Amino acid sequence: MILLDGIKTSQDLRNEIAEEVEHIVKNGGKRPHLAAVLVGNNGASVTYVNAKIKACEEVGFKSTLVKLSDTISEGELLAEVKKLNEDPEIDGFIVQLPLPVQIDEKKIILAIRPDKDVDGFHPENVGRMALGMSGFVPATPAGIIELLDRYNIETGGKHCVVLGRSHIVGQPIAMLMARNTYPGNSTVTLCHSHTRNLTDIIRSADILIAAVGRPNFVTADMVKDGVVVVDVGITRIVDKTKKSGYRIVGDVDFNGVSQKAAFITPVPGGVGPMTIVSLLKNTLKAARGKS
Ligand SMILES: Nc1nc(=O)c2c([nH]1)NC[C@@H]1CN(c3ccc(C(=O)N[C@@H](CCC(=O)O)C(=O)O)cc3)C=[N+]21
Repeated sequence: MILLDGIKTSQDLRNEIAEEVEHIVKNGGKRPHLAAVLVGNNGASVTYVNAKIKACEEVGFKSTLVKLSDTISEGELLAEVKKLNEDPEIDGFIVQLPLPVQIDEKKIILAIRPDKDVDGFHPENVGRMALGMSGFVPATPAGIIELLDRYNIETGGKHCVVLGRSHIVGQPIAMLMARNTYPGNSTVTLCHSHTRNLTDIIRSADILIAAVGRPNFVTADMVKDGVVVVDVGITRIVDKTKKSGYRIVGDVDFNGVSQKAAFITPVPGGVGPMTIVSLLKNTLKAARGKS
């Protein structure tokens, strides 16, 4: 079994991005500038946003953290989005999800300027991806594609089974794995809560991408020998022995499944760090787009 090491791969990519930033600055250009909007102080969201801001610093980007109260109205948040849309200093920005119940996420995403939408959530970018046009690809699927690429994982003609049809992971990664390019050209099966004979389908997977948010959902008895496993799950489980008070559990029973897999991502240290570096890549692209 070979580990698909998201920490090492993302570090390599960060070094490449940092080099490129220095090149831009040396030639009189401006440092890419990412803004992140954080509404409320939900534990996981704070952790992820802080990791994004820290990653920006590491590669030499500018960053701005916009912290807002979780009692903010939809109108007030739309006004913040408008400010960032119109701020020439900001190359790209994200609004960390999930948002409080009084806010319609779709309305917020629609309000973001597509050329600053480094999350790739705006319908224009979703449509561009579907049509194979240039645009922003969401960070988690982009990170998975990059990881498969860096490990030279064969994907052409393979059966890729995706578990979960969310708009930010399952649906876009299914689309990308079916594209007529490398990594891609897979025969994709997109599974969800209504799928019948799920175990049989999973057992026929050459590549399995699990994004259902159910800890240890995929067990060793469900996969075939030599499978390539990408675990997108990041469920927090209370663990008093940890300094943080929790540990992170993937959708895949790593101890069992890694006995049969040819390649597998660990959790943590797999898809998560690749997500963050993909956001950096999108921000660099947004900054370049204007020059
Ligand atoms: N607008 C928006 N854009 C997002 O990209 C977005 C979002 N909302 N909402 C939530 C999800 C989740 N997400 C992660 C980012 C990094 C790690 C990550 O770095 N994980 C580490 C562990 C971090 C930890 O300690 O919790 C790892 O897997 O090794 C995980 C998950 C981005 N998301």
